[in-house]
Amino acid sequence: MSTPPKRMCVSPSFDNSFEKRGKKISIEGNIAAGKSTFVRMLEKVSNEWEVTPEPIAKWCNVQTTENAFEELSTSQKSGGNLLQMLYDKPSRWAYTFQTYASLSRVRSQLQPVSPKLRETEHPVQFYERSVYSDRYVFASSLFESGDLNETEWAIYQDWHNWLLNQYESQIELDGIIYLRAEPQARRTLQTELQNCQCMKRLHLRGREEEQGIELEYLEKLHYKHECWLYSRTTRVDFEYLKDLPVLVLDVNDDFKNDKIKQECIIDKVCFWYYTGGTY
Ligand SMILES: Nc1ncnc2c1ncn2[C@@H]1O[C@H](COP(=O)(O)OP(=O)(O)OP(=O)(O)O)[C@@H](O)[C@H]1O
Ligand SMILES: Nc1nc(=O)c2ncn([C@H]3C[C@H](O)[C@@H](CO)O3)c2[nH]1
Repeated sequence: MSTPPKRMCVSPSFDNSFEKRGKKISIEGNIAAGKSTFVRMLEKVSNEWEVTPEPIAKWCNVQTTENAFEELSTSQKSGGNLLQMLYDKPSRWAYTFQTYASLSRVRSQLQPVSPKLRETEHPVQFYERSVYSDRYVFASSLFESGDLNETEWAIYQDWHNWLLNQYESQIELDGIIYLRAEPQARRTLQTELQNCQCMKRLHLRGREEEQGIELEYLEKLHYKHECWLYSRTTRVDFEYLKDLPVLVLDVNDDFKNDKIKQECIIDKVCFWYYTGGTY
């Protein structure tokens, strides 16, 4: 396993509170790009690194009970499966889904870090996606496809601005890792299919709610990610996001069962992180 270099980008501080020492990094990428697979690798690198998964179980089983933080198993029950409702009828459910997705992401980002992480010297909390992909990738794409109308988009943005401004200091990120993958398997000059990309991985994983997703949707989401995190041409409403360090990792190659490729990716993350996100 890669050994992180000794040089630290964490600035020395007399205030040793977690809030001063802790870093927050979001992992972004298209559907089935490999975020969950990647974060499982990250967790093994250091006991100072922990991952908060995407709250998808909550979207698949919306509860009205009192304990909002209780971890739920993924349920296929109709009625409470908002992800299924979104994919079945986006024009009806896009607004509801986007507000609930943002709310659940803010909630999970406000959860206190684990006692184990709190004790470490240079703790890093990684998040699977963020309130920003919610808006600049998904909601924006649903607006452009007409599934959010002008009024819904305006209300969503107003609400999103307000919500994030309330919790800005607690949820602000220190960096983003963008897992960049082609939506569809490309062909090489020899017309052989290259390794798995999003569409193929999506079917490989076989999440029931996603089986109707079309390539066009993945292409739109890919374009949104590219504008936001690669060319950085998306107009963002939060000043600090404009200069936020972004590490772009090409994850088209199959690294799932390849230890050398995994180490190479982790080395890039360590180098980027320990040199202060300037890579
Ligand atoms: N680099 C890779 N090479 C080959 N297969 C991969 C790779 N990364 C992920 N996979 C496979 O692709 C499928 C989707 O991966 P994963 O669940 O990690 O995607 P995800 O980005 O977390 O998806 P989502 O956006 O839905 O949360 C899984 O079956 C996983 O095993
Ligand atoms: N519309 C929409 N908005 C979001 O903010 C969002 N975040 C994730 N997802 C979808 C993608 C995967 O199917 C599944 C798991 O990532 O959930 C989203 N869909």
